[in-house]
Amino acid sequence: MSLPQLSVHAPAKLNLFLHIVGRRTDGYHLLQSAFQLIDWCDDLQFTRTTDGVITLLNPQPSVPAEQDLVVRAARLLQQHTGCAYGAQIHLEKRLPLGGGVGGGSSDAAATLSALNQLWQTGLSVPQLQALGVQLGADVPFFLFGQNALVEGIGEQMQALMIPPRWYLVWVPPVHVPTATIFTAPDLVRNTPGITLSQVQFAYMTNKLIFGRNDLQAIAEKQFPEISAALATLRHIQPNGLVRMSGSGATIFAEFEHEEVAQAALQAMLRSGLPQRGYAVVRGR
Ligand SMILES: C[C@@](CO)(OP(=O)(O)O)[C@H](O)COP(=O)(O)OP(=O)(O)OC[C@H]1O[C@@H](n2ccc(N)nc2=O)[C@H](O)[C@@H]1O
Ligand SMILES: Nc1ncnc2c1ncn2[C@@H]1O[C@H](COP(=O)(O)OP(=O)(O)O)[C@@H](O)[C@H]1O
Repeated sequence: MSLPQLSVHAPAKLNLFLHIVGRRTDGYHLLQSAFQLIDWCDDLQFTRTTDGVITLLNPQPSVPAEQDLVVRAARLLQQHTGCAYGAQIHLEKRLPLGGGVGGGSSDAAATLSALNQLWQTGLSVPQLQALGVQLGADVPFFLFGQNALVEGIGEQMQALMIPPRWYLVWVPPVHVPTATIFTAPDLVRNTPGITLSQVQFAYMTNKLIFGRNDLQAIAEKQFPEISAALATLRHIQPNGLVRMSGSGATIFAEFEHEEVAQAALQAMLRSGLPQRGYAVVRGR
């Protein structure tokens, strides 16, 4: 008899805007951000085993298996529930590592959700989210699984309707250390709070350009490669939203039509700017 298996997609996200509205006493920053899921995914396949061992069949060259968020998520669920099953996991990695599109957090969320089914551990989504936030601030959002206005440090979310768009996603060839951006002395930390209905109204009236990314000015100053890519993308797409996602380095532009987004990608490629990944994808 074949072993029970489950295959899942782990989508990326873009932060359409990201405001820092305060700071907690432990130094973590309070955010308000529109999280848009996009059709750019890692793929994971899980096979249930009876030996209790968690195996990542194809570790990534730059992440030792023991440190991979997929393995850490599986161990966390196993320890929390006392489950005796194990799993063999295959990860088809497409999303740029540490790129601000949440790939690692999405992999962790997909693992918690898939193994909760395969192992029949019966945790609710809020219970999985409480486990997931120990692995990364964006894990609760990926378990929520819908576009959302996310608040706090990532643990509070409300569904947000975002009109369908195509996105050109471009990853400049730099790795931005999230902590360095958040600790910059000149980071803006007092953007006024907004309400869900203000954001919802802007998006329903097609103003995707709403807000800004407060981390972007710091990232542009520290990494001229991000600044150069944004300038080129703004030149190619002068109308509509062009912005950095999360703490970078990924930047994106929004389009109503796929053909226009594809033409913009060709123009970016012709510009000769270096990159470590790109995609033209639909918002979910
Ligand atoms: C800001 C976001 C938006 O999606 O950026 P991206 O990671 O996607 O780029 C995320 O919430 C990031 O979450 P995550 O990537 O899990 O951050 P962590 O590793 O927990 O944080 C790295 C460091 O950044 C700082 N940090 C992070 C998140 C936050 N809300 N306030 C902070 O001050 C802290 O100094 C922390 O030690
Ligand atoms: N499965 C995984 N995918 C991506 N990154 C992982 C994974 N497991 C561990 N990591 C580590 O987590 C870091 C942040 O991951 P990622 O979610 O891709 O970044 P970001 O939050 O900036 O989008 C990576 O730089 C890597 O060292």
